[in-house]
Amino acid sequence: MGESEEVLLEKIRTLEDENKILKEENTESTKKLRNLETKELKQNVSNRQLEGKIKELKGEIKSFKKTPLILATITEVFDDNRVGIRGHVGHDFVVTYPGSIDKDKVIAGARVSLNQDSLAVVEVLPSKKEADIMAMEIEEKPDINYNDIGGLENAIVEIKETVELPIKKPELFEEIGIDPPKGILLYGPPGTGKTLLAKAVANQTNATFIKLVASEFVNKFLGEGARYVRQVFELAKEKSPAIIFIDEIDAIGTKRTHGTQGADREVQRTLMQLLSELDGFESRGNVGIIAATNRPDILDDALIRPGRFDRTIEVPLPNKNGRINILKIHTEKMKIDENIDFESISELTEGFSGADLKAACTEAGMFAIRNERKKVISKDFMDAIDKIINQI
Ligand SMILES: Nc1ncnc2c1ncn2[C@@H]1O[C@H](COP(=O)(O)OP(=O)(O)OP(=O)(O)O)[C@@H](O)[C@H]1O
Repeated sequence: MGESEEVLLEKIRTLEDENKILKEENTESTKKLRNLETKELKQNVSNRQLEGKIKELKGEIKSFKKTPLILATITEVFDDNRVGIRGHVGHDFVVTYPGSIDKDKVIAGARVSLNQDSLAVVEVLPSKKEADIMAMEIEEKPDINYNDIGGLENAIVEIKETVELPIKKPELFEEIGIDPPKGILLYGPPGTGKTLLAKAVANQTNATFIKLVASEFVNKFLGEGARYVRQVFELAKEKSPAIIFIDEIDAIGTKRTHGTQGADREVQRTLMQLLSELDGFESRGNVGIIAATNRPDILDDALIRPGRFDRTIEVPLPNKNGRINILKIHTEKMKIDENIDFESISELTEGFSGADLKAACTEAGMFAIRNERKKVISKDFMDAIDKIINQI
């Protein structure tokens, strides 16, 4: 090989090396570029997310800044999407409402919100009565019979005489010339069957069962408890025969303390309304009133005076036989081993209420399922009782 050839080859090698370095640099740059692109992409996404969030927050701020809407009641409905309304200030106006509002809801008496500037209707609000009624439980002829109640033989006899009979045969009382008791007070520990008894009476008299929990409506309708009581009595008359069941009556009927104020005064007003409804009530009519409490000792005397809740019926914890009956009622539809001895289960469950016994039956069933058995055995009941005792 000549010298010039040698030089040329050397040059080629150098160029090849340089080319290699450039290629590596190129790859490195492309990598860097891609990284930058990805970063930018990510930045764009997060920018867009931030923009969305800003928009959302701006919307919220706008809604906070919105002038409050005016509350009014529709007094008349006219053509062309117009209604007469009355606001709380007392003036009557004719205003318009948008076509998007369901015309069926635009009726006299409906409550609406209005735009402050144009006074146009913004929306039809749910009616107060509807909202109130949602706070009570109404059941047409409940599906509970006396057979579903265990261990309350005395209470059943008494409630049949005092609530069922006056609704079914008012003439008996008329003939003899006596007024049946107006209101019945069931008292006893929680979960002993007070609600069940009231439901069974409603079933026997084909009545509508209306349940209200006094403590709930005191909290929910602060300032309106009295109006609510009046409405419930009206509703009961409308739906009669009916049974009004007032649970936890102690929430509005505790002994009066002197110098009551604020919330207490409101509770007082609710109680006074209830007393006046009771006083104006026809005891031979077809509405029965049953109240329940776990604390008869703290009740106001005004409530248990003759002509009001003047008949008290004790609903005690079940005794041994009562517990056996209740266990049989709640296991009736369960698949249980024929060797199960209710007598010994009853002995082990002294102090249990009907509700506790029902819970024990359900728990026993759960133990059987957990152990992949098709039948509930004695051990399941023992485990269930242990569990309930630990919870009580
Ligand atoms: N004597 C009973 N016989 C059969 N089941 C009962 C009995 N007592 C309670 N139970 C069961 O417990 C559940 C709750 O009972 P219920 O609501 O009648 O008790 P309550 O005395 O009204 O309680 P509270 O004082 O807490 O309102 C019932 O639905 C029923 O399954």
